[in-house]
Amino acid sequence: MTSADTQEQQTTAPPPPPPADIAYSGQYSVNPLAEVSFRRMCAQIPAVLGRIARLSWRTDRRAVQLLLGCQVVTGVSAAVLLAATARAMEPVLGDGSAGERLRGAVPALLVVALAAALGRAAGAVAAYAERRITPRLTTETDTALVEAVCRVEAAAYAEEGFSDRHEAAEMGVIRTLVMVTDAQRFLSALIRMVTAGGVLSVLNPVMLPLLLLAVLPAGVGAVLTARVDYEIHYANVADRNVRGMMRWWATTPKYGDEVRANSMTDYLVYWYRALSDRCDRRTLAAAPRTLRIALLSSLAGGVFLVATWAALAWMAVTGRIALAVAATAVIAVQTTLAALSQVVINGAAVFHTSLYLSDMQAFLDDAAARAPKRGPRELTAPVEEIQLDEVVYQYPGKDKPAVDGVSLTLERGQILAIVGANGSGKSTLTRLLTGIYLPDKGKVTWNGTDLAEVAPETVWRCTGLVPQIFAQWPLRVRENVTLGQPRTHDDTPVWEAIDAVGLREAVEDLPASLDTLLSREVFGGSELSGGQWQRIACSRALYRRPGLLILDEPTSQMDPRGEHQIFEQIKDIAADRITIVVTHRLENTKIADRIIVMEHGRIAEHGTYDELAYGGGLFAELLALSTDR
Ligand SMILES: Nc1ncnc2c1ncn2[C@@H]1O[C@H](COP(=O)(O)OP(=O)(O)OP(=O)(O)O)[C@@H](O)[C@H]1O
Repeated sequence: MTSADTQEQQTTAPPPPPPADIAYSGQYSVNPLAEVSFRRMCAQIPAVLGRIARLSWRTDRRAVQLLLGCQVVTGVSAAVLLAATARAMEPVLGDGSAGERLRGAVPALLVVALAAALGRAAGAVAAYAERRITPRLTTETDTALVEAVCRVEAAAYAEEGFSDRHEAAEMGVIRTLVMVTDAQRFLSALIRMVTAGGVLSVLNPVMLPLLLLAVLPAGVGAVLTARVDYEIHYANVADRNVRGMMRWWATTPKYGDEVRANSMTDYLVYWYRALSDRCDRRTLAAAPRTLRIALLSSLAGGVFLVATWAALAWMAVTGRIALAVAATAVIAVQTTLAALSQVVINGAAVFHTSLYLSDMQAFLDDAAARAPKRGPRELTAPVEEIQLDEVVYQYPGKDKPAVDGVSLTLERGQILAIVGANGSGKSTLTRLLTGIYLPDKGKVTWNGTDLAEVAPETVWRCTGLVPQIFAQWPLRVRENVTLGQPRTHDDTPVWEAIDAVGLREAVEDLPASLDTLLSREVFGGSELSGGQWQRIACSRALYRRPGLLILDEPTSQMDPRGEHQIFEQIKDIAADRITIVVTHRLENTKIADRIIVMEHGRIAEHGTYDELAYGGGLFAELLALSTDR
């Protein structure tokens, strides 16, 4: 094929298929707003204000007191301002020379100026108080969300819609940035509206209902628009969730090589854009609805507003109200109208926020309900014996158990190797052994105690795990080793753990040795190679000196010298603990006292290396394949 052919093929090739439609089904796929009436939506606002007040109160009581004080001052000054304006109008529009009329109005005008200044000052102080509350409130809610996710039973991650609801809850955190401002503006507008409306009612009782009618359609429109916005947000949750994850994988420098050398960029960008377009399409499809809402509400509001001004003009012209009263009424109408509009806009914003806060709260409640509740017993070291008795575990949504009736006894000092094909249940078995998952059937006991009755932290204090895929924490070398078990300020045990995995030279070569930040992305940070990172993960597990040490493919990225050193180390420290090695490199199972071979979630074979290697079974077959090159 010539290069021209290739080029032609490239230009005529059909575009790649768009990303699959991502949606989840089941109880969480229904928009909670779909069944809520308009009245119930409005009725939520006081409850939301109450919730915002409680959250703020917990964050900074003094700032909340200051904020409420400012609201009272705002209201009082608005009322005084209008009343004094009315009083100033009488001499201004009365008889006498211009000088006399002005002199007569001066005391009332001074009160007007003072009230206006006080109102402005209260507004400024309220903004200051709000700025004191918001950052800490956002941090509180954000941290609460992170903590809730870290503390749930790990099994919850595999459940339907968990991650999407987590994504929806993140929006609640984002909304806390504007929530106090919205609530504060809503309250202050409400107070201004009540006081100005009160003054207006005193001047003439017909004006207020007319004004209310003028603004009400805008309120209905704003709430309906918020509802449409939320519907779109809800429909886009799953797409946004995946897009967010893809964005991270595509742009993080850690996977930059893979993206480039596999020419993934075009498709990733296409894919990212396709997902964004799909979100946009949903948003655009709703635009005519929001336009209709805006036009109808403006039309209805406009009709009533014209009626209000016409009524005022008619009453003044026909002498039904005095000219001075009419002049004050104009100001009162303007003030009430402005306040009412603010009430509507900020009320809708509070309502809008409430939708996302409800998602966040629902997720936090759900996460709290999924926090481990396993019983109050505590485990005490050392771990002498771990037993699995006919253990079964099935992931949600799967039709077959990942671990299916496994019985096993492990004793202190033993090394167990677990081998088997991909997906045969090895990692799931280690999750059951460590109590990360509780079995659906059967039981796992440590020193004779059922893990279902034990507080999990006391179990995890005795475990050390090097998982297949481990995190590369953007922390200093020292914390990367001690993470999970910061002991003392003495670096000796840290260096011992680093020596144990043969990493001393590499750490000493780093710009700040143990103090070097391990993150290439951060200014001043350094990066390790894949194998060096894996040594760090091993050193972390060794540093913990755990009663149960689990190594899941611990040396897959290491050079032979590193691998040899790690396995020598495992043998050296094996007497004090139970050690489990999960591996596909069957040669490494020679260090084990016992090997189990997993197949379809069951133990297909078990024995020593020699028994299995020459036993003519599955292990022998896999071993032969691993040397057949
Ligand atoms: N978080 C999960 N949610 C749903 N199913 C899962 C999850 N983790 C594993 N599984 C399924 O459980 C089965 C066993 O997986 P497991 O990870 O235990 O296998 P493994 O033997 O460790 O495989 P490998 O050698 O590839 O690491 C597989 O069918 C897998 O698809």
